[in-house]
Amino acid sequence: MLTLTGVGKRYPTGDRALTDIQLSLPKGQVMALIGPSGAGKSTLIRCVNRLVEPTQGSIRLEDVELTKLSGSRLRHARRSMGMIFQEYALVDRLSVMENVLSGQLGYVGFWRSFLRRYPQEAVAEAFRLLERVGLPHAIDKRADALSGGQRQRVGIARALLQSPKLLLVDEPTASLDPKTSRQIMRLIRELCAERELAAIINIHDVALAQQFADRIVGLRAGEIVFDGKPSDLTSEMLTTIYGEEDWDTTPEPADDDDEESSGATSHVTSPQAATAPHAPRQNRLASGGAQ
Ligand SMILES: Nc1ncnc2c1ncn2[C@@H]1O[C@H](COP(=O)(O)OP(=O)(O)OP(=O)(O)O)[C@@H](O)[C@H]1O
Repeated sequence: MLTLTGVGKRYPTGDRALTDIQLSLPKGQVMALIGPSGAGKSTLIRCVNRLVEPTQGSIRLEDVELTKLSGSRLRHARRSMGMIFQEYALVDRLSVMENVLSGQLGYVGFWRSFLRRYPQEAVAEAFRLLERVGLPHAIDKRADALSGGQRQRVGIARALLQSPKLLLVDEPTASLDPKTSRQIMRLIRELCAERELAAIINIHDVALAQQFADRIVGLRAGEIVFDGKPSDLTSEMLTTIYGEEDWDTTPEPADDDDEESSGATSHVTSPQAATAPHAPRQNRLASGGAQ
């Protein structure tokens, strides 16, 4: 479905962000992309939708070579890639329905969407999608009146309205609480299964990646150093990806009555409990032109 062959990226500054990336994603597969800050995760996702120009290699979506496209053919190809962002990228003053319908922008043309005249079938599909993502009651609300989790659901419905073949998802849970994060990851996973959609999810939370992805790819310094099942992501592999750390231990909760125990002892947890840093960051998928 999506095939990257020998993809490399060197920024004009001289930074080499990706080296010889080989990746093949079948229909319906949910792939989590993990790795430390600066490993190249955003660059990889942005190379696929061509917000960043790869400097080497080939990226094929079905039978289309994405690296060769420009102008209207590139715009057309981008419609088949739905994007979901950490900061949701909604228009605050517009309603939920209008935000979802903006997913049609690539189809209906600027003036028609500017005048907010969307085809009847797009409106009907937007209703169906809002029902599916659990927001049928919020259609007329302004986007800025929603919680983070609800905003992300709108973002998901908007991405699906363009009937994509592939979802590119940038830190979808970075601004959400743990329960809402799980609900959003579960929703993305279910929707991918229902629609045979492939997804690449850039995510810092290793435990969430393990629970909800079919496959995990670990990047380190621009190279793939792990590509396997979530259950194969051992402590040793986490060290390969992130560097040396005691992944199997967590501090015993501090006991106020017993000073000696605080910080001095630890208990063993499963590698699944290991969670890498989880900090919100600027939404760079949404911004700017190709670099
Ligand atoms: N616009 C740019 N110009 C020059 N170098 C860049 C640019 N964007 C990223 N880089 C460099 O490319 C490398 C990979 O960065 P990238 O943002 O893709 O990593 P990341 O894994 O997404 O990091 P994070 O998890 O912190 O978002 C880093 O060395 C970074 O400094």
